[in-house]
Amino acid sequence: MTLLEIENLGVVYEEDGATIRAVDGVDLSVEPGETLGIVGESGSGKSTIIKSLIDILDSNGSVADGELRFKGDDLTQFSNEELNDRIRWKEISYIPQNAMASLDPVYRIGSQIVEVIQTHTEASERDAMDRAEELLNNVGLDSERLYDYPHELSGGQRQRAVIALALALEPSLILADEPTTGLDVVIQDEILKLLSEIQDEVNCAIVLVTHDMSVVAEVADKIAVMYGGRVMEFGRTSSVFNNSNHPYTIGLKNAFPSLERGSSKSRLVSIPGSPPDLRDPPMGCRFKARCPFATQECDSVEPPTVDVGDGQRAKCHYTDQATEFRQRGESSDVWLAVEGEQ
Ligand SMILES: Nc1ncnc2c1ncn2[C@@H]1O[C@H](COP(=O)(O)OP(=O)(O)OP(=O)(O)O)[C@@H](O)[C@H]1O
Repeated sequence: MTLLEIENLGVVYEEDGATIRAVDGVDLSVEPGETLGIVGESGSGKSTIIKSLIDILDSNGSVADGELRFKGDDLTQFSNEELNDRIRWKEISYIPQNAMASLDPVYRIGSQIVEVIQTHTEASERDAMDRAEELLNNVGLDSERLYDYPHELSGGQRQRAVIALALALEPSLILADEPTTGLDVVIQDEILKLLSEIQDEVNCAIVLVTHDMSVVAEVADKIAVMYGGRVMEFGRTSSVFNNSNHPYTIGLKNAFPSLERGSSKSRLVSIPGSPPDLRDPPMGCRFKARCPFATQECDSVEPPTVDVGDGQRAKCHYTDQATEFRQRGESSDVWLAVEGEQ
């Protein structure tokens, strides 16, 4: 059975009398034990998707449409108590953007893990402590770290402790929001490897949110490319990278040097311009203003989501021209010629 099916998800934030449609018509699925990478620029709605799953949106945010089916149950129908009793930590755990945000500075690491275990299970203090020690060892931390306060750990160690916490109740899904942001490159790599190893051992699925294409390339089985609250492209990692069907995916790849080894590209370039205003999203394609290949049709007609084979899909009018777009999109000049908007 598919572990998670997100169907037509719409999430809004109310701010200063305006409605921000942060996530709009999103369909995604995750199989047991699989890693889904959600990638896209800042503000594209990535964090909002994962926060809506366990209902930890900011208080001005709410799910306006859609279903979030987890093991067959629609999580949008669960009360806060039901989510606490049945879902949070036990089935779905969450690693936030900033490791410090999920560790309480005034409690020792061990006490925090023990508390999670004891709040959600019948385990005795001794058993919970043994389990906490085992968890720390599993994430490569010395047992002595149990008695440390968060500030006594390095950034990488703290992130390991947060991963230990997320694993405490053996969830079937871990939501990881930019788990390596702010860490140096070597530590980032270690943390990504750790996540993959853990996944092999405990066979949990991971939804990993990042703005970094090279991170998803390294760890994800499948990728969803988000732009302006919508999924622009979805599919197996190798297909999305090697057979990109959406101009946004093509442009995003250009910005990540590690993906371009051996490429004949003249130089790396970020896509000029900025994302659409989600208070008043543009008609037609949301990416049109920054797309070198946009036409009048893109201006007025919302693109369909086109199945391009092998489970890969792209939200573009011109998937039949994707081969040409990939070739032309290799040149940074093609991107720099577009003025962008907003
Ligand atoms: N509490 C809030 N109130 C109003 N708008 C919000 C709130 N939280 C997020 N947004 C808006 O919703 C949109 C999606 O934000 P979200 O944080 O999900 O994007 P993201 O892709 O995860 O970006 P980042 O990587 O910067 O976190 C953005 O336009 C953002 O400004």
